Amino acid sequence: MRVREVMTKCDIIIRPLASALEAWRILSSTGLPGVPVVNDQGKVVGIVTGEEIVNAGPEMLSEGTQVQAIMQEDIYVLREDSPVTDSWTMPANVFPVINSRGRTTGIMGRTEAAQALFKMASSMFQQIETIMDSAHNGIIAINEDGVVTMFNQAAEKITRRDKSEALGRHLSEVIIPQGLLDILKDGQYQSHYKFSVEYSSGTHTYLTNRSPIIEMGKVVGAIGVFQDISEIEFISEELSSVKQLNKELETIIESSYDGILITDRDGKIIRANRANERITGISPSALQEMNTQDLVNSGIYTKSITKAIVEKNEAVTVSEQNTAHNLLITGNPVHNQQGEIVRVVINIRDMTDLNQLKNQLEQSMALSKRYHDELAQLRRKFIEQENVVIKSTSMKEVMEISLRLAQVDSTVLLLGESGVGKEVVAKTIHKHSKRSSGPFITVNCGAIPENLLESELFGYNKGAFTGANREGKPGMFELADNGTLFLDEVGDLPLPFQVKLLRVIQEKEITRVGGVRPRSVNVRIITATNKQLEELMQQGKFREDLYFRLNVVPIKIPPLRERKDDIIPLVYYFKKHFEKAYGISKEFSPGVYKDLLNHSWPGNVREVKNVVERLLVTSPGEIVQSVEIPFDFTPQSQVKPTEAADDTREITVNGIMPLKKAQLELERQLIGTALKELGSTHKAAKALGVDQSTIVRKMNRIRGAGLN
Ligand SMILES: Nc1ncnc2c1ncn2[C@@H]1O[C@H](COP(=O)(O)OP(=O)(O)OP(=O)(O)O)[C@@H](O)[C@H]1O
Repeated sequence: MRVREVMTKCDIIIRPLASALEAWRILSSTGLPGVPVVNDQGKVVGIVTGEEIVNAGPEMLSEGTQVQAIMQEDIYVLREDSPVTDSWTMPANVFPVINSRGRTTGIMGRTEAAQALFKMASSMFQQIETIMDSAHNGIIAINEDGVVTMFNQAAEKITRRDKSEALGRHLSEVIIPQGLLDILKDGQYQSHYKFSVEYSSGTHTYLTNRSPIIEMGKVVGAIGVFQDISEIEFISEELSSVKQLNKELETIIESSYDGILITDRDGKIIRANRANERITGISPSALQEMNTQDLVNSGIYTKSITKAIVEKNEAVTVSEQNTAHNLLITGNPVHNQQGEIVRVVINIRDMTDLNQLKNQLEQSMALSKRYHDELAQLRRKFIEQENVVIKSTSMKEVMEISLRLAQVDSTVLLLGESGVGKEVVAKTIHKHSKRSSGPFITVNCGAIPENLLESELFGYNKGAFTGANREGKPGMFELADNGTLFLDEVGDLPLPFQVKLLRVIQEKEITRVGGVRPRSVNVRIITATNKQLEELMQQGKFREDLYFRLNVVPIKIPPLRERKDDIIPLVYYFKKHFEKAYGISKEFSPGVYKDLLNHSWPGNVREVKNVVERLLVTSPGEIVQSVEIPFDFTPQSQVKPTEAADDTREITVNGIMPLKKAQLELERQLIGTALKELGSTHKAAKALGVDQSTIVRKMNRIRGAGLN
């Protein structure tokens, strides 16, 4: 603000020689604060104000006192264009004002100056407040007592407090962060300080600059300018995750074994990964200077896939065969929000390597299958050398799984009709297991009387019961230690013993009868049954817990009628076996083989074995004819193997005949029945209470009498 805007304009002056009374008159008539005293040369030489008039007193005025006698000579003259503030430091109350030419143009009193300055300050304050309110940043100022003196609109918005509530209150009542109060204490400027405030609506992050207000070297307040950067923080996090994503995408594209090209809708290549170089021989940087049409022109591809995609506005797949590569090219359009194609992403898969790999894989698989088959064949041959015939597919499968199970100690349950070869399989598992050097103990559970089961299986101590061996005896479990215990006919075990068996299997220790000390045993258990254990369980004859403990890995051995491929090899095998055993050699006629093959073999392999033995030992000639197949053996006869011999069968005589013939007939029937039911001449002999040679002799006699 310039003096000219504040001064009272007037051209009234007074000469030094004029009377003081004149000066008084001017002052009182104009109300001016003073009259400049100007000499004849137009220079301001003094000033007369009300104060000089009063000091002069009425006498001086009446006595014709001149102005120069009372005027203030130490004056401060202001120029019109000087700032009003210039007057502030000058020790005078009234100032004559001159223009640029030195002519007096007015007068300015200190009061006017003060009023003008106040007005100026007010307007400036107003302006500052407007500026502060229009600032995006929050501004809070406090005085030295921590009382809020300034609080702009942005601060209102950020802190959610009204200016009227904030002004005049202590800062601690207005906002949560109190950092501004620290500035009062240490007087240090704090720049770019970041802090977060938890609101119920979420966390907000602020950035602030805090500075002390210093007057005369003393901290008289502090001002904080702060900004809510939560959004910026969020955006910057977003930005960094976008950057990260971009980097990941870049890595994915670069690490792809397939060539990837990204073009614009005109086919201009925008991005190409390294894999393209392997396929096209052109570096990614060179590709980025090209158009897909250039690749067609240079003969790398036969057509521009970008063009095809843009035309069809959908994904396109083509296969290309260039000189060295068999390629599968898939392109996908990328649309903008208006649905226009803006990019095309092309994936180029080199099928050459894949096809090669596929061929190699097929070859390896074929090779591996061959090795697998050879291995299985070798294994089977190995087992066959151990006098086990395996010809049918189902039996091969049984042996395969048995050999695999031999490698582990799992409990195995062998299921199958009587005579199918359950014990043979159990022995095979044992022989091929790591326990093969240990014992293989077979226990026919059905053949041991109930009262002896415990002592037979767990052993007994001396004096355990009447009739017990004096030294005591180890049971089958102890005997099978470090080996395999084969529990045949496990379904025949009485219920009370099943509990004891389960405990022993679980705890792996036995206590002898009459003993107190448990002994640990390391035994692999293989069980077998020709009964339906599930049915026995339902009837309450077999414990469920024992069933599940034994049935860890069940193996079903099919009956011979379901694996007819095994019949003839078994016949050969047993023929050879008995020829060697009896020192004989005979031929079977083709009819015999035919009959043997067509028989349903209810007694399974055991029956084959017995029939072959009978044929060899009972046929008189060198060649066994079909008619010579002994006794009641006829193809397809369905004799149940479990039918036991009945001692109570009565002998009935229906007429009179020669005693010898009747005796022969009786022997024919008895031996025939015994052979049919028991299977071998040895067993028949035992059942009939004679030697096996007697049976063979009698069979020859019966045949000789034409009674067979
Ligand atoms: N695959 C085979 N090769 C050679 N001999 C076999 C074969 N299968 C079974 N045998 C013979 O048949 C007879 C009966 O076999 P095994 O005792 O193993 O049958 P099983 O099913 O245990 O009979 P059971 O139910 O009566 O106990 C045995 O003499 C055995 O050597």
